[in-house]
Formats: sequence, C-alpha cells, structure tokens
Amino acid sequence: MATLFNEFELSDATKRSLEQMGFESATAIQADTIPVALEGRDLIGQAQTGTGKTVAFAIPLVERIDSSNTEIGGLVLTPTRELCIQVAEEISKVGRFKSIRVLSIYGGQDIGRQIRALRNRPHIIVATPGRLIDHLNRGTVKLQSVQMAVLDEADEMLDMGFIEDIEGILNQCPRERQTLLFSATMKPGVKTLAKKFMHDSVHIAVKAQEVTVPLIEQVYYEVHERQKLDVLTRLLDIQNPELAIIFGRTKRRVDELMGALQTRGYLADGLHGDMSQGQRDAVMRKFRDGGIEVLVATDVAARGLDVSGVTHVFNFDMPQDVDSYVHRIGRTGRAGMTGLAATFVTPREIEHLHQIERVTKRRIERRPLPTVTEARMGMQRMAMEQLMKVVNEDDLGGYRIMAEELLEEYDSILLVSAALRAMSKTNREIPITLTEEKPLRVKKPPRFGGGNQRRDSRFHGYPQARESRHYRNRDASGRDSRREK
Ligand SMILES: Nc1ncnc2c1ncn2[C@@H]1O[C@H](COP(=O)(O)OP(=O)(O)OP(=O)(O)O)[C@@H](O)[C@H]1O
Ligand SMILES: [Mg+2]
Repeated sequence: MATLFNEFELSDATKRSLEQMGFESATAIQADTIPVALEGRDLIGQAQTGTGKTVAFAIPLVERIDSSNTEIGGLVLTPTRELCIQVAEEISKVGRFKSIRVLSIYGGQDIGRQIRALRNRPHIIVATPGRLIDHLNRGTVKLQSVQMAVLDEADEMLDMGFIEDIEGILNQCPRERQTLLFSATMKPGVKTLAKKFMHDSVHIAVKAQEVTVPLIEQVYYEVHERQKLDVLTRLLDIQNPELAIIFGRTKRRVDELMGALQTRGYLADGLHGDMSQGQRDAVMRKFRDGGIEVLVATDVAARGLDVSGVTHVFNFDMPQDVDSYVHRIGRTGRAGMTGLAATFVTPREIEHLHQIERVTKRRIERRPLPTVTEARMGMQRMAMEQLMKVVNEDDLGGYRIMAEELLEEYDSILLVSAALRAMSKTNREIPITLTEEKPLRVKKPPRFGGGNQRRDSRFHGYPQARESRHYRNRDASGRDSRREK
C-alpha cells in the first residue's frame, strides 16, 4: 500500500510544497526513511536509481532545520557540480513554503559571487567538497551550527578520492549532528567506514529483486572498436530516442564522439571535467530544455542526474566497474518510466559484461548489429513522422498552388518519395575514424586502503588546495578523476 505524504507528520508548508511538486504518495525509500530521519536518527538509505532519494533527505532537512537560526543548519555534499545544482533546486522546492534558503556551492563558479550569496544567510548549503574546503579555509563558510549533514552518492563520496575531504568537512560540523547517507549502491567497506561518522545508525535498504531498475531494458552489442560509431548512429536512427546519454571512457573520447555525431547531423553536445563551468552549465541547460537530443559524457554524468525524457543510455565504452554501470544506466528508467540501456562490448571485454551480469543478477541480452538498411528505414520512418506532423498541424494553404502545379507534371508517389528523401539526413554515412580506446583492463585497481593515492590534507590554506585540485582533475589517462568533477 502506497503511503501518502499526508500520512506523515509534516508541516503544512512542506505538504503544500509536495502537493505543488505533484507528489502524492511516497516512494518506498521515502516511506521507509523519512519517519526515521524525522526522529533525528542517523541512517544509510539505499534504493535503486531514480526512486526519489533526494526528496527522502530533502524533507527531513527542511522539517528539522531551525529556520530562525542565521547560521548554516543543513549541509549536503555531492560528488559533481551538476548534481550539486540539481539537488539544491529540489531542496529549494521542498522548502519553498517554509522560506528555506538553499545555496549551491561548487567549483568553477566565481568564488566572489558565492561569498556574496553566502551573506544572504542560507539555511542549507549543497556543496561539492573541493569548493567547500576553499570556503572553509577562507573562513567564508562555518559549519559549527550544522544540525544535519547528508552525503548524496555516499559510496562515491567515501571512496578513496574523496574520503579525506569528507572527513575534514565533517570534523568541522558539531559531533551531535544528524548524518544521512544515500546511494543506490553501497559496498560493505563503505558501511564500515561510515560508522566512523555516524551514531548508532540504521541501514535502510529497499528490498528489490535486482540492483538495477526492472523498467530498464538491458542489451549489449558485440562490436569491434572501429565499428562503434557506425553501430551507434544506426541505432540512433532506428530507435530515435527522445533524449539519450552516451557514455565514453575519456574526455578525448567524449570530444571526438561529440564532433563525429554533430558531423553526422545529430543535435549532440558533450560534458566532461575539462570544460569550463560556463560550457557545462550551458550544455546541461540545453539538454534539459530539449535543445540537444544526445548528451555525450564521461562518468561525470553517471551519478544522480535526473533529466526527464532520457529514454536511452548507451555505454559506447564499457564502464570501469559494476557500480558505474548501475549508475550510468540509471539515468534512464526513472520515476516509473521505461528506458533502454545498450552497452557496446568489444570481444576482449566480454568477461566484464558477464561480471556485471553476475553482480547485478540480471541477464543482459545480446542483440544483432543493426544493418545499414534498417538504419535507412528508421530514418525514413522519422521523415514520414515529421511529414505527418506537418500534415496534421500546419496550415499548408500557401503551398497548395505549387503542390497542384507539381502534381500536374509528376506522379504523386514520386513526389512524396522525393519529399521524404529531401527530409532524410544525408550526412549519416560520412566516414569518420575515431581514435581507438584500449579495451578495459581485466585487473581492477584496489578501491580501498591503497597508499599511493593519499595526499596531504588540504586544510592548510587556499592556494595549495587550489593547486592540488587542479592537478588531480587532470588524470593522466584522460578519464575524469574521482575528484570533484
Ligand atoms: N514521491 C514521488 N512521487 C513522484 N515522483 C517523485 C517522488 N519523489 C521523487 N520523484 C521524482 O523522481 C525522480 C527521481 O528522483 P531522484 O533524482 O531523487 O532519484 P534518486 O533515487 O536520487 O536516483 P539516483 O540514484 O540516480 O540519484 C525525480 O524527477 C523526482 O522529482
Ligand atoms: Mg540521487
């Protein structure tokens, strides 16, 4: 039985916000965690991608923060800038009728502007760790009044690349604060680590048959590296996604693939950690508004992003590990919608695919490679749909005379065929060669306990913190590093 939000002990203001957001009944993770969090308990909340974990922590935050306090009462940490912005917006919506001020603080944005915004005394800040540490070092953010701290994508945040930053940040919050951790994936090591930051916490995991969302159809294509681009564009033409995200392994790959797709006539753009924040913001805005249909991205877009209308996820390159697979494909099939996730697997990577199947306990079906003929037919169908839309919606009065003239001279079938041909894209078969990516290595680097990725604490002063982050952002392999992406 679904739990209605009205059944929770929430303020009228929050109930009103939820109503305005169009939410009536709570999702399972919301129903299970909100009452516990409202009691003030620490908790780890785990549920599949796209099941409303943000609102599960936004409600307790908004309800429990003392909004008469002029200091920061709520802190949320996220691994990426785009997620930081998105989460801040969602919390703002939930806190709207309580007049809760929420501020996002992330790298790449003018720090002076953030400092000015901080003077408005936000009740809650949502931050990426790197930029928050800059503010802590400058004394422009103080965490001594934080009542509640949330780690979104907790397993990622407590993974090696972030752990010291997180520890440093949480140590500046009062010990008696409430701490909430959320993610779709949670390794046992993370839970042990998390105990350090939490008091008597409860682990609430929504029982599910699978780690991945059943509404996502999962398929794979066995391809050679050099076939990938043609297979992708054929699939795009056949499946005609409303919005698609295509994951590439490196920044170079993303740039090249984006260029190739644009050359072949797709509305595509890219997202990765070497782009300026202005570019990143513009791309995300266009993607959310439907100004682009295909977003090509590194794993920077793998976690948390919620863009409605994403019908397809393509793993152009295999994800680095199983968790990355789960999060990447979880960009579709959200909030009860269906989606398709297609993974390209080179012959040498097939074992990785089986590993994903074993861990997720879900079979990924092999699909035959699409042919040129199927792609052409797909494109023709698209052209026909476009034509039918014009037939049904547009006022064609001004075209009639010319149409009649043409029909006197030519056969009608010939004319319609020519119209379809003119509307079909001709640039799909432009030959393009992408730089080859090496297949995924079988050996995985250890994710915990290794010494060589540790580094000096960044609580020494601003210039050093800044320099070291710059270095870490540029992973030699061209992958977006685990640092604030
Ligand atoms: N109770 C609800 N009823 C209907 N829609 C909801 C409800 N709660 C959240 N949603 C919507 O569901 C979508 C997914 O939510 P959200 O981004 O919080 O998922 P998530 O569990 O955090 O996923 P991920 O693991 O990918 O971060 C959002 O668009 C959100 O607005
Ligand atoms: Mg989320």
